[in-house]
Amino acid sequence: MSFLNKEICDGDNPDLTEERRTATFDTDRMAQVIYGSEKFAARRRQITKSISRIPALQDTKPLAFMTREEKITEACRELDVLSDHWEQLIYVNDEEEALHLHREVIGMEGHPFALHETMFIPTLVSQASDEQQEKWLGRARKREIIGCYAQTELGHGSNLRKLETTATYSPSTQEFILHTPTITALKWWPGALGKSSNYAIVMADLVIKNKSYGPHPFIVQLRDEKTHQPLPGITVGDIGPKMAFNGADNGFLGFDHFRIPRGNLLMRHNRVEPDGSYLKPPHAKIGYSSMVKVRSRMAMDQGLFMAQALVIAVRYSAVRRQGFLEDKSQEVKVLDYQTQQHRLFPSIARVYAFIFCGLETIQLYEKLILDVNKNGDTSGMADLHSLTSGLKSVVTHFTGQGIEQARMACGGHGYSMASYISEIYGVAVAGCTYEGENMVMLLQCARALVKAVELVEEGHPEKLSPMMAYLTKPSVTVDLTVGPEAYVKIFQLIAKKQAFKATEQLHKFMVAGDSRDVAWNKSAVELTKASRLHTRLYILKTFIRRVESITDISVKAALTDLLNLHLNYELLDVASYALADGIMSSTQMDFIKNQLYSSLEKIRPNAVSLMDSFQFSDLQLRSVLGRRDGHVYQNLFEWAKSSPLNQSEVLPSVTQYLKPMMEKSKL
Ligand SMILES: CCCCC/C=C\C/C=C\C/C=C\C/C=C\C/C=C\C=C\C(=O)SCCNC(=O)CCNC(=O)[C@H](O)C(C)(C)COP(=O)(O)OP(=O)(O)OC[C@H]1O[C@@H](n2cnc3c(N)ncnc32)[C@H](O)[C@@H]1OP(=O)(O)O
Ligand SMILES: Cc1cc2nc3c(=O)[nH]c(=O)nc-3n(C[C@H](O)[C@H](O)[C@H](O)COP(=O)(O)OP(=O)(O)OC[C@H]3O[C@@H](n4cnc5c(N)ncnc54)[C@H](O)[C@@H]3O)c2cc1C
Repeated sequence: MSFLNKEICDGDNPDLTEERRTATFDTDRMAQVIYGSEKFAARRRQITKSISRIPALQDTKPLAFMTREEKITEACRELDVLSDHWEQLIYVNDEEEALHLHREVIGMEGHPFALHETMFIPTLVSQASDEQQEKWLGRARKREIIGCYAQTELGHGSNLRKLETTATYSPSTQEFILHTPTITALKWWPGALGKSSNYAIVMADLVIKNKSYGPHPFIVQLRDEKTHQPLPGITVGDIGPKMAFNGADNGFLGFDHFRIPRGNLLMRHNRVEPDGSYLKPPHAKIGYSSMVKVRSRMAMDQGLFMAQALVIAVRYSAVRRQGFLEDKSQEVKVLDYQTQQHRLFPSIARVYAFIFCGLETIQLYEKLILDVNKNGDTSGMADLHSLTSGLKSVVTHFTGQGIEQARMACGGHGYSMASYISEIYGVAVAGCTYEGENMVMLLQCARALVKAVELVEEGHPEKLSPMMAYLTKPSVTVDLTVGPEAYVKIFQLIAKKQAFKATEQLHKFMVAGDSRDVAWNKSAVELTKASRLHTRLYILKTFIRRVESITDISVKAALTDLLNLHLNYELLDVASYALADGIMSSTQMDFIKNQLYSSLEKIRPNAVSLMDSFQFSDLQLRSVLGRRDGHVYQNLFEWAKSSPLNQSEVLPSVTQYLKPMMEKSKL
């Protein structure tokens, strides 16, 4: 059966058209699985079509040739055009549609509303009282004001309990006095803080009558709403260029005894009364919920970053010809090499795995916020925190690796900014740091794991959450030919062994006299290994669950091939644990390898369509190599010609220096 869409393929590179003809499934149907519903997948296509009809939103100068100022200005111009068409393009207040619109039109290099949408509004939703929402949420949603999330400081990021910015309550004036006592207390890094935002959620240490209550969120006006000048008592600016994200004005911020009304402490869960008495929240870490929200989105967002790099690399690999196999009359598509497939296909599988996980964790967060806001039920917080802490660390790490492999798979052209892969890499790997440095977050996940192991050791397995239940599974011999469940069993044994070993090591140091903190640090590497295995097991199980639930037979078959590749690749990747503990034999290892190689062959005919199914427009991809039409060489030449260096034949550097130098040499 052919699923070739004639309309789209006419005029495309015939090599790509051939790939699309061999697909065994319908890419629209696959898109429904990727984006979670038929409705959203269709809306995405509709939005893309509407964008393509607005001339002011089409390509201008390539981003690679722009300065930072030009990138920021261009993003703002696009935002302005979008705001004129907002209601005709998307359903107002639909977060997913808004994200898609921004991703496609503005891209990934940052823009003034990125933190407004992803952290400022969500913090108001989860932390502001009804009365406070009445005052600010509507204005924020209408974009009358622009907000960001200012938490990290020059000297403090990971350790929130040591934030230095203070918010000292003054009962006589019923105000909080925000202050930056030292240079290390300057807020540093918040996206869109430097030049764009006029409001911020500021995390500061709440101090009442000389007692510190730890970090709390405050809404703070930073700039005059008419002039956009910083208010007196506020120092604010841009922190300078970064590895990527240079369309964003990450900023610094200092307060000089800056006063805000009592009502600016976000008070949905805690309160400071006029006399200064403090009502504590139902859960000590409820003020951290915006970070949990972003972490819960990261499996999806990172999956989409890696997907963009792989669309580019896979399409290019189907067009690029180098060397020969049997037929010596025509060079072979590089995608036919087993090494190229081994470089790219496991990452395709991870993209799907991460996205399926992301769909689940986004829903888990939504449910948690409903439970907390409607019923004051915070019982799901600990589990979601440990899950998303592990997940953000694992997905960002593998996404970075996958994107870098995609770049190398494009040979020299991958290194050119025409591929756009270097930019995707720079943006994606920021995720290893933001929302919690990966090691720090793996150690948060490990806290939950150690607690669970201790429960088992203390004879209380019934108290384990479902995610930890595998820690009670007995060792068994597993026949891998049975299917995915057998792989899960082996993975469970590996993850369980490592969790127990790491906990045992921790306890051993404590028994020898170390404090828990010191023993923890001496066991930290082993603990992070346990967290990674635990998280990868979760990802694997989500992938299996999702594939099992699919009803479209051809889509399910294609994803089953991908799932098999994932199972074999993951198990092979952690085989050293299994071999060391005698969980797997070398014969089983050979079986896994053979399964892996045969999965590569099965996936080969569907590779391009598996990536086409993400339905990224050329506008969103911003890649000369990855365009849907596959006319790589013509487009590369056009792109190079548009380089500012090629706008004149003789550059000033030549007339000013090289020519005189050469002339001098002739004398
Ligand atoms: C933005 C997403 C992407 C969208 C992209 C879409 C399109 C792309 C287009 C454009 C994008 C453009 C721009 C976006 C770009 C950039 C990134 C955006 C935003 C980035 C924002 C930030 O980075 S904000 C700052 C984030 N900072 C951190 O994450 C700091 C990390 N540190 C911490 O979270 C904490 O300090 C800690 C968790 C490590 C420790 O906290 P502490 O209070 O010290 O607690 P303890 O360690 O003592 O633990 C005590 C117990 O509390 C439990 N716990 C901790 N946290 C939580 C929690 N949140 N919920 C529940 N429970 C928690 C902990 O487990 C302990 O429990 P036990 O005692 O039982 O063990
Ligand atoms: C692109 C980007 C956007 C950002 N946007 C925002 C934003 O909008 N708002 C905002 O508030 N912040 C933002 N940040 C800041 C970001 O959240 C912090 O950089 C991040 O939380 C890490 O903190 P840090 O920089 O203090 O790292 P550090 O904690 O100093 O980490 C340095 C090293 O120390 C290690 N380390 C630290 N603590 C421990 C520990 N307990 N155990 C073991 N090892 C440890 C880390 O693993 C790491 O290797 C952004 C950062 C980036 C890069």
